[in-house]
Amino acid sequence: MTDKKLSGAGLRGQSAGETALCTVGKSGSGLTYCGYDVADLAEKATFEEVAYLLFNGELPTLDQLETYKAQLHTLRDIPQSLKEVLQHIPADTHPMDVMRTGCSFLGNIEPEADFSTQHQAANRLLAAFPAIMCYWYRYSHDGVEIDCTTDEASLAGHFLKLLRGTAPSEQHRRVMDVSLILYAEHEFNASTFTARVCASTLSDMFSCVTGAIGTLRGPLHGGANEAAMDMIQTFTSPADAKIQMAGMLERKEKIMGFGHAIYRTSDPRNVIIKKWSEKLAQEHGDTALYDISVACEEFMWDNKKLFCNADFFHASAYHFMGIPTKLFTPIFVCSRLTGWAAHVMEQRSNNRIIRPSADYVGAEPRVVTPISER
Ligand SMILES: CC(=O)SCCNC(=O)CCNC(=O)[C@H](O)C(C)(C)COP(=O)(O)OP(=O)(O)OC[C@H]1O[C@@H](n2cnc3c(N)ncnc32)[C@H](O)[C@@H]1OP(=O)(O)O
Ligand SMILES: O=C([O-])CC(=O)C(=O)O
Repeated sequence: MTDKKLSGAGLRGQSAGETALCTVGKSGSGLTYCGYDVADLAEKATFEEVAYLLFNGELPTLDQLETYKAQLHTLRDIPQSLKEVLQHIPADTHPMDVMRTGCSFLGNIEPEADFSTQHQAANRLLAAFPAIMCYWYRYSHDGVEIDCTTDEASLAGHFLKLLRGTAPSEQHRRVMDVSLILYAEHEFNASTFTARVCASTLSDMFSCVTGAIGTLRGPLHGGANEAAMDMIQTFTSPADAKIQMAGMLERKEKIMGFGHAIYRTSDPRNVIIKKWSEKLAQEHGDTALYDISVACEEFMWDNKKLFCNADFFHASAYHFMGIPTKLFTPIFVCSRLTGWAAHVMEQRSNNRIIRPSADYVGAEPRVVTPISER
């Protein structure tokens, strides 16, 4: 891996503010939410507990969790006017653009009245995002107008049932829940920083989240899980994967799902989703794609000392669950909404407009030549 200066481009290595929500790579490779290790949360908690933690600073008691889940349950359906907007979005639209529009339109019809209702706005988006994604997907791809309510207890199960129309298996519910936990929060990543910059102007929650969705869309950020899937599907075997990847590195192409701006040796989310991907491959009865993914991981470490980030094994895990590739990054949105909204609330609690300076490298002062003389 090329040595890069940590300062300079991309604000790398510079602190851009304080947060009590998350640490990334603090002990070399760790990830914590409000002091809890993400591996601990992924093993012992549910996504709703993590959402509650990020929005309130503490894990809920059983009573608090039941009340919170019941509240989210009432917020899952989407208004008819939003359904009509979604019906107008063509099937070949990128689903991240659908999420962006869905979020923005919800902000038109249910605006955040003032900051005292910020929890309500965040919970509304959290509960409604699966319906926005699945209503559009099923309508535009299958011509079906789905019922946006389900009897699924968790948002993970709710999403899978909306997508498929049938109840998911316990294993699929659990993997989706773990995935939502892993993607929930990640300090000052690009999309969260976008949300905070927007919040710092005292803008509304829906604008902050809409901007964050646009930032997550790019392949260097959340879009990498889809790009990784597209790549591994072109490999015919582990040996072929290594040959193709050598060619990509030779051509100086970026390999999606590898590397990280902060972690240096590993992404702690990878080992967790990789384990689930392996289990799903066995359940699926076809481990070829998993074996190819492992070969990619070995090749990149051996040749570039680059490791899988959270996105790489999410690709095969989601694929084994039958999730269409184009919905991978929108699922990330359903999860990261919790981190974005928590950061918006944190920014508002101690706000100063975010406005850094730039080092000017342009032309020296000069006078305007009249257009007739240029
Ligand atoms: C959930 C998430 O958002 S995780 C990130 C998802 N994104 C991806 O997987 C996209 C692929 N990865 C990348 O593009 C990068 O690793 C990023 C964007 C994640 C981080 O970028 P940076 O902080 O600039 O990476 P870093 O400073 O470690 O890069 C060092 C060198 O390794 C190279 N490198 C880093 N990642 C990769 C990669 N995936 N494939 C090939 N080369 C890479 C860089 O090109 C750089 O070399 P250069 O000086 O010749 O440009
Ligand atoms: O932190 C980053 O730069 C990207 C990332 O892994 C995330 O947002 O989950």
